[in-house]
Amino acid sequence: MLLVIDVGNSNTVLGVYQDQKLIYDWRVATDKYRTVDEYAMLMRQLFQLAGISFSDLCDVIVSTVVPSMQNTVEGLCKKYFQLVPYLVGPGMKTGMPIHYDNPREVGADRIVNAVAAYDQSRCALIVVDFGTATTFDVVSADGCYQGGAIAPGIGISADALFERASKLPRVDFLQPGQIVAKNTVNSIQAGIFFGYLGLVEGIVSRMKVEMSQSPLVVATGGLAAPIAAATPVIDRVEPYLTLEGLRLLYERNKK
Ligand SMILES: Nc1ncnc2c1ncn2[C@@H]1O[C@H](COP(=O)(O)OP(=O)(O)O)[C@@H](O)[C@H]1O
Ligand SMILES: CC(C)(COP(=O)(O)O)[C@@H](O)C(=O)NCCC(=O)O
Ligand SMILES: [K+]
Repeated sequence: MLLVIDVGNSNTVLGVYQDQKLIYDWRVATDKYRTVDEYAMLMRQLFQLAGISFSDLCDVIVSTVVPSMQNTVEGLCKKYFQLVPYLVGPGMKTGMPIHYDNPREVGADRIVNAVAAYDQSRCALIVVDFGTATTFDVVSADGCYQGGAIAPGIGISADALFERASKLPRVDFLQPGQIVAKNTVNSIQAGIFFGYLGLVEGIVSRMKVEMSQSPLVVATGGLAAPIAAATPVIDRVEPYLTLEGLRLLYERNKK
């Protein structure tokens, strides 16, 4: 079995693949202060619930956008799985030329998403990932990573409003019945939901103008589904895009 790990700024998503098939997936908080042993305990419990054990793993592949978590994950793999993980980053064959001023600067998760989406569709793409940040990544029809945009994520945007305005409560990310809202909670929901929808539609349509080919727009991440349901600009939602990309990169790099 292959373990794939995507360390995001808020959450770490783990998946176990048997051959091409994702058989288990979990989401745990990314906590820089948790030790290797603490993560091992957590993993052991998740594995136990799934009825598998550490010795079932043959390899691990990891992408992280939190540099200090790299040591923790490597330590976990060495001490508890007796494995050296494959790391997405400089030196890994992606099969995708990176057209970014400094290719080392692009977030590993953005590359992984781009590789997965291109493998699935083989056409020009915009990939939108709703995480701590919302990332927009452009891939050309011939499979080159062209760059993109980074916007503050939905969760942190809403948190900023709640933290800085004394009378405003934290609200769920939901589409209110009307945009001319009649109470505080609905007013915030209207501002965040429709404001974010406008951000997504605005960036995607401007990217389309700048691209020479008409792209397929693929979305992933926690809040991709409610956004996609409310706008025609997202063609497809792929909840496991990053895990799929990690599996593909493992296949392309395994020794
Ligand atoms: N139901 C929800 N309502 C509001 N925000 C949410 C909801 N679900 C997820 N989020 C937000 O999505 C972000 C986390 O997404 P995640 O995919 O875990 O990010 P990352 O990959 O950066 O770790 C957080 O900012 C969180 O607040
Ligand atoms: C843009 C990101 C913060 C997104 O991270 P996430 O929301 O998945 O936690 C991450 O991909 C990152 O740190 N990128 C480095 C900068 C860049 O991609 O240019
Ligand atoms: K992510």
